Amino acid sequence: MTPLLKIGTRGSRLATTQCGWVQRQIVTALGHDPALSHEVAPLVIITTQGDRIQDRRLIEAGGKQLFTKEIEDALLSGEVDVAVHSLKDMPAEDIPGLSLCAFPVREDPRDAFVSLKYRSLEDLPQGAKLGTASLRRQAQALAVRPDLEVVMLRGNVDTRLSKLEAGHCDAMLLAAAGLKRMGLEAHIKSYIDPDLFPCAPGQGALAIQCRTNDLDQEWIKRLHHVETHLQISAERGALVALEASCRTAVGAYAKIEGDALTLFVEALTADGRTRWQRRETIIAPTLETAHALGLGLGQSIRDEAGDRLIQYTG
Ligand SMILES: NCc1[nH]cc(CCC(=O)O)c1CC(=O)O
Repeated sequence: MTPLLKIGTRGSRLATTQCGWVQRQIVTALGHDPALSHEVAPLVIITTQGDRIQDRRLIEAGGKQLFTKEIEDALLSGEVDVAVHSLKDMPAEDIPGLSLCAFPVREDPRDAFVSLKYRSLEDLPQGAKLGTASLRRQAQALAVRPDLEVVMLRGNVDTRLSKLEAGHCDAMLLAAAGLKRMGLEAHIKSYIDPDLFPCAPGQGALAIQCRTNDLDQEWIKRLHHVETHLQISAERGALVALEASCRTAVGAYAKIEGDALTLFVEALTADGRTRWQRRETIIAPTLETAHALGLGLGQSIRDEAGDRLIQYTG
């Protein structure tokens, strides 16, 4: 059969795993047998510039768009009809002609502590090597363990795990969501508490992107999760205000308890010595009030921290 729609994704195992899950949901919502997914809604692998570049300084200079540009171009040209992204990797700005149309239910937003020998950050010996390429994880870890040596650990999840096994570092921090989706949960020794160390804005959430003209489709409504949307609206409000890029250590974590949404935002210097934190609860949040909360808390940190927020590590 002719495909009903084509789904664009990056080629890493994490990206294709996440996308496969969305693909089955879409195919089911379209009234087809998920066993026929590859015919009804095939995946199209798109290599982005960010997948080719290994140098962190070039990635920092290029920003997050490096991981999304080619996929967005494929959507705009009609080569694909739907794209699946990790929300955390999406720039804060909108792309004209495209919309983030659905946010499926969020996976675990926490960071996971992964190590062969040790159980937690506290358990690591003096001067141990912590592998990460994330400025936020580096800063948050150094805030409690300034003695740690942070080593650059790039690459996809499988590559990082093999680097750990090869002894490049004693431990690393990874998104629990990625490990869980890939069936690698057994590697997790403990979790970082997001009420103490907020995750990256949007971590664990997927974003489904389509052309703005195609927004009115039934499957989109079925995949969408309202509570996730509220959380990420708040977290991404903080992202917008703090212009978080790969050069800025920013965490934002929203949780919903009953009719209350609590947002915790922090920005840190790269060495973790200075942390600016804000926490606020709103009742009966809407997408607008949640987003405004994030913007407000982010702006308040920005007013206080000023130039100290942007850390050039290159
Ligand atoms: N930047 C890489 C990336 N993008 C999304 C995830 C994990 C899944 C998610 O956060 O939704 C990861 C890996 C990681 O941070 O460990």
